[in-house]
Amino acid sequence: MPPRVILIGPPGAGKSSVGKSLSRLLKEDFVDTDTVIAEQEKQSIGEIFVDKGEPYFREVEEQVLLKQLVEHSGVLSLGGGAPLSTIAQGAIKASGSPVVFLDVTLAGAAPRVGFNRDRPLLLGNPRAQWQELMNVRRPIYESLAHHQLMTDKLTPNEAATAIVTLLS
Ligand SMILES: Nc1ncnc2c1ncn2[C@@H]1O[C@H](COP(=O)(O)OP(=O)(O)OP(=O)(O)O)[C@@H](O)[C@H]1O
Ligand SMILES: O=C(O)C1=C[C@@H](O)[C@@H](O)[C@H](O)C1
Ligand SMILES: [Mg+2]
Repeated sequence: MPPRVILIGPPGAGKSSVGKSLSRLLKEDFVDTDTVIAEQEKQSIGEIFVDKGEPYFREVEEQVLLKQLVEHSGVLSLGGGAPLSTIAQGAIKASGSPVVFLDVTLAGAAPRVGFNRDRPLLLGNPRAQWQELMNVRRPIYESLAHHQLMTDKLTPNEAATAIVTLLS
């Protein structure tokens, strides 16, 4: 069975934290593709980027996503870049699962991301990197989404509650 709901969005949108809250509200299991990758590879996401490089990470990420789309029937939160490949986009659409784009501004994401955590893509000038990622990705997130939720002023629990309403 495909996921009950898929959460997408940029780093700091709250996919992992909102996803956990949402799974409790919906009484569904929760899976985060980043967590599956780290467990499977026995390394943190940051370590995988350093040791094996981003192309390797993206290959593993795509395989994990394709598997979860057919095996996981609960709440599925994706890594920020997981929905970007053509194959990923096709598989997400084919799953028929409702997709929620958790939106956030740079000002909203900055304090959440802290720009000092395990986010290898934001090394260097994290604010500029984040904005650059978002400029490229926003059209893709929007094209996949059945629902879009601006999370700047919402706690993870408020965002989860709003998603329950959007899905009903
Ligand atoms: N709506 C929110 N309000 C306040 N803090 C939040 C909110 N959503 C998430 N946070 C906090 O921001 C941090 C980042 O959130 P989270 O890890 O859920 O983002 P993410 O979208 O999964 O990012 P990534 O793409 O890097 O996995 C966490 O410490 C979390 O507690
Ligand atoms: O936005 C991204 O491309 C990423 C987000 C994180 O969830 C991780 O999947 C990784 O740090 C890459
Ligand atoms: Mg996450």
